[in-house]
Amino acid sequence: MNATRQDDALIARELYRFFRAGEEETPALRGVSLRVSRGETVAVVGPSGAGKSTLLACLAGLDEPSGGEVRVGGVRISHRPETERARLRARQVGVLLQSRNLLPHLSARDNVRLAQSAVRGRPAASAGELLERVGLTDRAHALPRQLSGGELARAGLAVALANGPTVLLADEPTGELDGDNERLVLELLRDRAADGCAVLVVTHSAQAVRIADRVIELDDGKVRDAASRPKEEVRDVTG
Ligand SMILES: Nc1ncnc2c1ncn2[C@@H]1O[C@H](COP(=O)(O)OP(=O)(O)OP(=O)(O)O)[C@@H](O)[C@H]1O
Repeated sequence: MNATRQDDALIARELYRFFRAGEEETPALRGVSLRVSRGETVAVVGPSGAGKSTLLACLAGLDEPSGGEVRVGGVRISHRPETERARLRARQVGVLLQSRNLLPHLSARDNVRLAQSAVRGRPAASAGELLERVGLTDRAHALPRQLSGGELARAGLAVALANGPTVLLADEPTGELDGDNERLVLELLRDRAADGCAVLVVTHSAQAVRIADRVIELDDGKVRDAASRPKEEVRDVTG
């Protein structure tokens, strides 16, 4: 894991994350290493409590690993002050979380515009174009509470894409969606990868595993079998 390949947009080396509560210590990550290349879609699967959300938060620079490092586009995002992590994230990383990433008092369009405000220069796509891409042109002025579950997920994706990220990280992006919305969101993720983005999706969805180029199985804070495997070899991982 030492050489850095040029197309590696996301690298995690030996990530550890311990949570302490009094005397108790929970090891959520125990030496997780991975790489995601530009143009690649990777699904992270594993049982509840395996460490998937913790991993995604560390990769996004939303949480600090207790040990190891994360690099985005060759730049270390871990073990830096929160303001620097936030700056790197705003410029290079799109994050779609289970809790969604929309501010409640802003319309869908203003949420996208806010996410674009951290971008240097002109954003590659306007807020209107991003909302059109996710099929929400008609709902651009709606507040998050006025959107359905499927619309919320799609608006969240437009926000995650607002900065034209080189790395897109999504935690259960299709969790509560019906078949049509799930297909649409997964197609949009695939499109981003086709455009050269590195896409990593934490998921329980068999459909999401199917669209991935590679699957990484987490179990008890570790990658199973030390290396990720082609998805054809992963049996019954989606629960
Ligand atoms: N803030 C926290 N404080 C203490 N323990 C935590 C915290 N966050 C996560 N954990 C613990 O770390 C472990 C990994 O949790 P994590 O949420 O990453 O798992 P997961 O694989 O995403 O699970 P799920 O599929 O249920 O969302 C669990 O044992 C969890 O209880």
